[in-house]
Amino acid sequence: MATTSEKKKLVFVTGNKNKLAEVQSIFKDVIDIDSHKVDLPELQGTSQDIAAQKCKMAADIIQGPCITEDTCLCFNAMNGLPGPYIKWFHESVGLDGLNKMLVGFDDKSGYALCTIAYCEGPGHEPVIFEGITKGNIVPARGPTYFGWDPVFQPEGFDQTYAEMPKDIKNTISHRFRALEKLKAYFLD
Ligand SMILES: O=c1[nH]c(=O)c2ncn([C@@H]3O[C@H](COP(=O)(O)OP(=O)(O)OP(=O)(O)O)[C@@H](O)[C@H]3O)c2[nH]1
Ligand SMILES: [Mg+2]
Repeated sequence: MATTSEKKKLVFVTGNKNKLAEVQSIFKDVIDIDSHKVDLPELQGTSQDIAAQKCKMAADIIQGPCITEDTCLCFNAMNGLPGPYIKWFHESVGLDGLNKMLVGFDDKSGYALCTIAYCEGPGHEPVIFEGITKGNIVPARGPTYFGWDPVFQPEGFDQTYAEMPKDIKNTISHRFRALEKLKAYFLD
């Protein structure tokens, strides 16, 4: 394992302090994460298009290499929506509203998708790393400080993301799975 002095450094451009805390915690022994707080504009499109565009803009703003990430919550009954628009759906209808969106469907399954983009700097094409965790949309349980964590119950668990200890979420989450791929890209 790398010693502290050999640790690689990465700048994570995000406006979300909860994402930053999870990324720092998952990478704590391997990669030093510096943060740069910018609320980046997000285009419409596929999760990969959105992630790539976000990262290009971030690299232009900080004039250097960086990572960004975009998170989707996808309902299978709705062919993947709200997907990248989950932030606006959550802000508009709340956790209860997210459940009510599925009232007319028997299928409550879905998945959390994390798309991390790494850009070497201005003018470079970002590289994309995806992580998926499957689960079900359930009535809210647990603390409400991070997004839709209380309504997402990962497959194989009887707790929602919000109810489970952080160190469990951080070994099964969509974010953890995408970061594993990013780590392999940098360290292997
Ligand atoms: O319960 C959750 N568990 C998670 O693990 C998680 N990760 C992100 N989110 C929320 O989903 C939306 C994504 O939108 P998003 O990717 O554009 O993020 P953001 O705008 O907050 O930050 P950023 O784009 O500056 O990085 C935002 O509402 C985030 O709060 C999560 N909610
Ligand atoms: Mg955002």
